[in-house]
Amino acid sequence: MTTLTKPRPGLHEDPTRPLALLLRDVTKTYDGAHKTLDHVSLQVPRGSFLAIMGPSGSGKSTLLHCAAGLDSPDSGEIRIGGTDIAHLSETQRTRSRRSRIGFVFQAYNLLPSLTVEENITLPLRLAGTDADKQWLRSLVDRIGLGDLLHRRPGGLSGGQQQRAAIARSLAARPEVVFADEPTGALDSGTAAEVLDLLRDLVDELGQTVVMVTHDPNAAARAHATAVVADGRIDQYFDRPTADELARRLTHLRGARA
Ligand SMILES: Nc1ncnc2c1ncn2[C@@H]1O[C@H](COP(=O)(O)OP(=O)(O)OP(=O)(O)O)[C@@H](O)[C@H]1O
Repeated sequence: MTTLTKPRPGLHEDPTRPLALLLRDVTKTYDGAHKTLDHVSLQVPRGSFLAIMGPSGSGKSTLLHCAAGLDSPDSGEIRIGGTDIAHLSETQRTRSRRSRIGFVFQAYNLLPSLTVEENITLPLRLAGTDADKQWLRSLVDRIGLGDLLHRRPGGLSGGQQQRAAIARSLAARPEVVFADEPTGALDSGTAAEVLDLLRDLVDELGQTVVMVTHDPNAAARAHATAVVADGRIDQYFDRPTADELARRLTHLRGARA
């Protein structure tokens, strides 16, 4: 079991716990006045599962997009496995994203014309890297997709599609998987299965997962939760219960009303 260290002033790095993701003083402004991200610092050790929660409009998606190199911050440092991606050119960032980052979306984002197998290996083809067949085989077996490889996404349940999307996110053995509301379109039973799978991939494979969610029950499956409010880290919870998180969010929503 991994333990997350809380962000400390100065973000002192523990050399025995390599960081998969580090954000230091990240600021992002869209309209030139209001800071969507206001000096956000965060550290995510390799092999840990961090949830990000917060009221609507608090900056969660912007944080995820900057951390994943989909968007660039105005200032600050963002390191994925030691490489600062905040100051790369657009082309370099795209290349880095393809090899170092996996994505899981609420709407699965599988290509309907491709089979499950073709969807899973698409990131490798885009990155121009050879498939590690042994890794892919073990991944497909672990995620339980063996019987579905030649099917197309349209014929699969939501849970099956999300499992295929999770396999796709891991195909290139990324440093970090970013999941944006991965259970938002699923019923509660299927959502619990998908969250169990993500948690198992962290605990068994040492994968690092950062997940944005509105659901305190989903966040409680992570090792820790960063609550964002008004573009800042409001509070950091180590192994919170769903009730603790729900109470904090209710408080924040009340404070904004
Ligand atoms: N591309 C953009 N252009 C202009 N403003 C933006 C852009 N993206 C986000 N914002 C603004 O930044 C703020 C934070 O948005 P963001 O989507 O990050 O919040 P969120 O916490 O993910 O919200 P939600 O939970 O509703 O998805 C909002 O005020 C939003 O309008």
